[in-house]
Amino acid sequence: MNRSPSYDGLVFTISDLAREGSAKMSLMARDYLNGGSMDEQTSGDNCSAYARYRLRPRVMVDVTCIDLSTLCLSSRVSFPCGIAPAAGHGLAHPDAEEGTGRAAAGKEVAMCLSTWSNSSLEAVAASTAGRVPLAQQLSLVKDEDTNLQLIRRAEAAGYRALFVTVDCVYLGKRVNEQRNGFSYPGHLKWGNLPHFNPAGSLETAVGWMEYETKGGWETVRWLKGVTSMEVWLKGILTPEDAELAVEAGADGLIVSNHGGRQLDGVPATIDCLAAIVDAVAGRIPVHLDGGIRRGSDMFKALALGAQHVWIGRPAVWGLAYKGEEGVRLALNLLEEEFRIVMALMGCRRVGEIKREHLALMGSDGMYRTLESTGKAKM
Ligand SMILES: Cc1cc2nc3c(=O)[nH]c(=O)nc-3n(C[C@H](O)[C@H](O)[C@H](O)COP(=O)(O)O)c2cc1C
Ligand SMILES: CCCCC(=O)C(=O)O
Repeated sequence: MNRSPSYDGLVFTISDLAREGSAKMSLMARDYLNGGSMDEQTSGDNCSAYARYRLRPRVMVDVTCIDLSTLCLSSRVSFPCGIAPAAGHGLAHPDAEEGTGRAAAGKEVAMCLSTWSNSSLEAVAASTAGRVPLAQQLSLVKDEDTNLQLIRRAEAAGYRALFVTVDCVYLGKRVNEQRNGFSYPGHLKWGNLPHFNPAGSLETAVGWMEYETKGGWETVRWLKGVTSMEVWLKGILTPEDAELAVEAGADGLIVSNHGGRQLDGVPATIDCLAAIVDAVAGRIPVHLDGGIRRGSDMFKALALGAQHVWIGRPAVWGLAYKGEEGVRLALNLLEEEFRIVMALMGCRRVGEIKREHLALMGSDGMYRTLESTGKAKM
């Protein structure tokens, strides 16, 4: 049975939400939140790549009861899509990350908070009232005390995991930001870093982040030693790095290219996923973010072996559109579409989604099952 969300007459898809949410933002905020780096090849491909994978439905399955729920960070969530860390939700709406947190709690989905959020991690934890698993994204900065303080605060506030971002030692070249002379408006604070002043270019912030990879893979071992939270790495794109991450003791990986905002020219995340899942071989969970705009995109990522996906921009568009209600709308749309896809694919539980449910378009324009293209073994 379909359970329709309460549409508001204007927004029926995430693409509608992108249009309506973007229309509510200033040019500078819109270009920052929506944009990718350089020629935006990767940010575009993140979305369009899903169309290269097609669905192979199985029929005559009793789908009267469908359970979309799954585990994320050892907690049950209503469906396998959480809110990725994105800096500066305050650019989209005055409620900032607290509005997003309330929506995540209402929908019972996981949320990861950016180091560069405008609301503090404590305020976001309060906004979710302990109802959903929370992760704290960590951009390691040069000053070790700052890193440790953030880690201690996240532990005290009940965060389950650190998502350590490993693809942002330099800021990608974002041409829009350069053209617009992007800077954070003076009234916004960095809620997690009260000693730093956000006003100014992002490069100023990234100047503090040199530490990020200074310790190499030892950084993972160090983090494991200083915190009881799980340590995940966000921004893995190759099986080689996935193997090193497992060896270093990471508790989970997020296949991510930072929404195409860092190194332009890397593949879409969906195209990197299968090889990483195969390399990790079930030793730790693998999640994905990047370009998820439909329930079918979620299904394809799960079919290729991700256990859970995360959305960055769709949540921000929702927030810009109608605050907490808009984020809930984004989540409702994806949940509704995912449920329909599950039913029409003949899947009753998330665990029933398999690689055999997909076919991939070859260079000759023909679709083949993944085994026959060798893609599954990449
Ligand atoms: C405006 C914006 C700010 C972001 N800020 C961060 C950040 O502070 N830390 C981080 O690890 N990733 C950041 N990301 C990347 C997201 O966590 C995520 O990887 C990406 O948005 C996923 O792609 P999607 O927007 O297509 O869903 C940001 C993304 C956006 C759009
Ligand atoms: C210093 C802030 C970096 C935020 C970020 O990760 C992004 O804009 O993609």
